Amino acid sequence: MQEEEYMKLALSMAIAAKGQTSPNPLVGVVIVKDGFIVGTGAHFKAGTPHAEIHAIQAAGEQAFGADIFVTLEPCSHFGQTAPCADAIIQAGIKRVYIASLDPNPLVAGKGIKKLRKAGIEVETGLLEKEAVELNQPFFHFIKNKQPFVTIKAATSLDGKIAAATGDSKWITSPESRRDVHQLRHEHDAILVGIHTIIQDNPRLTTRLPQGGKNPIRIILDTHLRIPLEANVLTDQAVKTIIYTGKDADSDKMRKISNEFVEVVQLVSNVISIEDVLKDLGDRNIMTLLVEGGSEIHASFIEENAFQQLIFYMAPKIIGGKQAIPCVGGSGAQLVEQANELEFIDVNQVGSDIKIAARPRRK
Ligand SMILES: Nc1c(/N=C/[C@H](O)[C@H](O)[C@H](O)COP(=O)(O)O)[nH]c(=O)[nH]c1=O
Repeated sequence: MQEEEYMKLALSMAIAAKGQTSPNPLVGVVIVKDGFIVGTGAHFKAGTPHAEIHAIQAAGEQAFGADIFVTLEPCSHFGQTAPCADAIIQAGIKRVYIASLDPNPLVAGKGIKKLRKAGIEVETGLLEKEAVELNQPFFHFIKNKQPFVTIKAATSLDGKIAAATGDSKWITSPESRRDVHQLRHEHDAILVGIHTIIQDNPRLTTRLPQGGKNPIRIILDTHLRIPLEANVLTDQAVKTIIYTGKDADSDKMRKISNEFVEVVQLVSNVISIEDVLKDLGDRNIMTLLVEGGSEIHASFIEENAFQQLIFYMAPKIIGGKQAIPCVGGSGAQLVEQANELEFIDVNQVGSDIKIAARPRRK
């Protein structure tokens, strides 16, 4: 195997833990001695050992004089675990390949300096683009202290998310809906508007055959119209946070609040997406899946408050002037004012196509 193959293996292990490590990054490690892989590791959960520690433990004596391939610069500060740079030095590693540097300005380059000072050879930039892409959410969160937002929509070919009657079950295929549950597992929180709660009474939980993590449920409900019997209030499957406006009924707030349900009353009567994202960032929520509906999509898009957009498009035409469009609101008055994106990925899921896009980079 060449150096790139070893780093690809490390990247594949990093991505396997997607959704588990928040608010830490995804990291994968491979240790190679005389052409043999003698240790591998990934970071699996915040507060547990880093990827380097797992790999060094697996390598044991073989780590001495070996090469290590790390997808992110080894940490050099005492966090919840001892610094990985020190562990690499103590293990007697000879050479370190690093794919991407730590984005935290306080830390960037410190690990590399420590390693070089100890006489260890350090090469950076191997598959850097892939490694940076993989940790986009983490880098965004470190920089902005707000969650990396992915808007998800399931639409017909003519861009509807429901018929004029409000009916929407189901537009996309079972395979797409399962893919959405994988997305939910990979996100710290999922957000819908009160209209979706009233219309669909969703559970918003992750229901994959193999299990998975339930994202925290975020409901935007300016006038606290949420029905008392709503699933997100009664199933106690995972925490639900409701953001409501300053005029919301305080008796109802008290009535629905409990260990599973928290109501956050904002100072304004129009819920500001910015305020919600700041509060979610303060709660260390690193990734947010916005699952609609149409007006919520419009709010996030109009405020450019999203980093990625995933549309599942079914080969169906719903039609109808009154049918619900994927993005509501008042929309662009001129095409030239449309929100410019760039496609990241397009692939088939079941009978649908899954389109990933992001705001066009300047
Ligand atoms: N109508 C469709 C969707 N509809 C998505 C709506 O948000 C719907 O209320 C929730 O997905 C329901 O959540 P839960 O299953 O109760 O956890 N989403 C999809 O991916 N395809 C569709 O066809």
